[in-house]
Amino acid sequence: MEDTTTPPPPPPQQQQPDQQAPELAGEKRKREEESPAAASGENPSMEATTQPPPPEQQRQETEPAGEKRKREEESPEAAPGDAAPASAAAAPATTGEGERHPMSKTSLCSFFRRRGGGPDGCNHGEACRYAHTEEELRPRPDGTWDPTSDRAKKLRRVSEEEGEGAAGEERRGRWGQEEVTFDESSLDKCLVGLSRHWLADRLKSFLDEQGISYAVAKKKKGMTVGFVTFETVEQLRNAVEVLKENQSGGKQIKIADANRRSHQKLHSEGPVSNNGAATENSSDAAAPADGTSGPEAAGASKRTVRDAVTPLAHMTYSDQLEHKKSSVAQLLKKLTRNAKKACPADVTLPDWISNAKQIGGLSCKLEGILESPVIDGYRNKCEFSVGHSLAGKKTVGFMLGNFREGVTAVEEPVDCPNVSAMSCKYAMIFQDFLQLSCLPAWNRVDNSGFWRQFTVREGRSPAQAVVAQDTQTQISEVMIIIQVCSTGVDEVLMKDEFAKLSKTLVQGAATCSPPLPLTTIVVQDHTGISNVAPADCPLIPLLVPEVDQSEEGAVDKTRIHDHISNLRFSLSPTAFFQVNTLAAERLYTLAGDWANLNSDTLLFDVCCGTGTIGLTLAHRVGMVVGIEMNESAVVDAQRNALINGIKNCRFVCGKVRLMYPNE
Ligand SMILES: C[S@@+](CC[C@H](N)C(=O)[O-])C[C@H]1O[C@@H](n2cnc3c(N)ncnc32)[C@H](O)[C@@H]1O
Repeated sequence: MEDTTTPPPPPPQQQQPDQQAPELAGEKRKREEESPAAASGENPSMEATTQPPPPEQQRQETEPAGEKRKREEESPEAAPGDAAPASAAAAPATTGEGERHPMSKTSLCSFFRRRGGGPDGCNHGEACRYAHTEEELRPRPDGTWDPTSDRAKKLRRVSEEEGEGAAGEERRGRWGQEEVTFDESSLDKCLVGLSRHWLADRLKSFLDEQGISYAVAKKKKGMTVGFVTFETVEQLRNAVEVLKENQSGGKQIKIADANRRSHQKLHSEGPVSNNGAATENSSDAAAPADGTSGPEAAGASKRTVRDAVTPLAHMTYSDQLEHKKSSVAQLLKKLTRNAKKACPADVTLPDWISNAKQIGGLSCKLEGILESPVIDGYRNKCEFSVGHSLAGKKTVGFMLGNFREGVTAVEEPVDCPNVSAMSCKYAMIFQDFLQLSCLPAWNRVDNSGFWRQFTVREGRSPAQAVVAQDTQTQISEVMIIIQVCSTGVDEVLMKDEFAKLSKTLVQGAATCSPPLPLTTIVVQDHTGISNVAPADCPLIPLLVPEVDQSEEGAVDKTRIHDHISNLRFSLSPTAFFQVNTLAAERLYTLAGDWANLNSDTLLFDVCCGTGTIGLTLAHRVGMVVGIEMNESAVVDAQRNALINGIKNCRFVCGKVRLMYPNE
């Protein structure tokens, strides 16, 4: 959402905190931070004179104002390890028995860092538990570095440059990709930690520079993983040794096991050509004829499609809600910390930041996660990838992992609780068609192929939409979008394939029991390499819905309808619509209740999509103005106002930031 939702901090003169004893705004803040009692109006000095302050208070009193805040902020993510440093600035580096404290010198001393040594800085000298220089700093027991250190910052920068977030690191660790097997029969390996800007040639020259011999090396831009096939175990051992000693750009490149897909294992038993593909002598019926072979990062085979698509599915629903609540809480805390950091020292913190402590550091009260009215099969839009499974079969389903980590295998949507049964049936009809198609499935390694993606969008009928249980019987309209890449494909051949596909889908839907609804089929021609197709990709209608003449403004166009709060929504292929219709209904109603709407309200529906929020709340306000940059979504929104007889809404096409340049 745009920043229009964030109120600007009030001007400092309106915030003068203490009229009787004027002080700088920043001073009061420091005082409040150091002593919660002061903030609540109590006299902190009373306690100090009657009894010795507890160690934490002693530290607060001796520590320069703002230091505590700094400490907390600078190591937020290191909560367990940081508990010791935050409360023990004066603690000795050794324990009573003379042993080194496990956290000794694992954090930089903030006194020293800010003021240097001597009486003005840290006067604990050698006895200080914190490092006084970067050189003195040691890694923490878990192998990580103090996040404020130069070393950690550099590592973070490198990691960001490589396009790898913490999530990627965690995933790689969890999948154990950095395990290497030294075995004649498994000489296909991944190189993990490469620059995503490298292409195969750069990888090859890197290997040559390092004196690493190999048979085949493959690397695609965008991936941080490359694939190398060695000829012998000795070559592999040498590579592991060399990489252990050498770093590239400060970053360790490691070797991990890779999986050859089963058809490739068969090939590798026969002769292998220069480019790593099996030679003509091999006879594997499962091998794709379109050259889409490629090894996978080893983690792929250890995951199921259920793990990849619904990683929380192993938990009970109530545990999932708790898990989400705690993720949101972490985000709200981070928001508070970052906003506090960004606030200049001479500006009084806004209430939501200064009061955050009272609610556990959150930027606002977190009520919890509302349950969805429907839990299984709720998605009204499923985007299936097209590719090859680990077994080498042309498959319509979901990728087993992250492309950047070297995973490209696509597996059938088995046991994915959020996917509707109807979408899976359509995916299987299309998958059967692919086995016979003369055009190739998409290959993510070299961005070639024709069939790229298969999307099923479902529309629910109004009367049943309120009954949450049997999701499949509520689906009355279906739109199928097939994404292809037409580059270099003969037009006549392509049209012929489209005609066959259209027939297959119509027949497949009709012969299901009960028959599946099928309203419209459209092809999206996406010739770019990015995963996300731009909104203006050409659309080719294959099956156009019959025009409902009762509908005002009806045009002969590919669209389906869904319903929220008894309003009918017309949806074009690329327009956004909340994927869980019944949950969206609940969300919008709640948003309306919280917004305290009345007939004088002018409601701005910012990033309005097809106008769902504004239109469902229109009867509770004076006027709605919706802003949306996707042109066809704006047309949908205008049409939706029309077909629902809503007259107090205007929808404007454009980027929000450009419409409010000064906000
Ligand atoms: C997640 S959808 C939400 C749509 C709608 N509010 C709803 O709940 O159905 C976000 C929408 O914002 C639009 N959008 C994203 N960035 C935008 C921007 N800078 N200006 C205008 N619209 C934008 C997208 O095209 C998309 O339709």
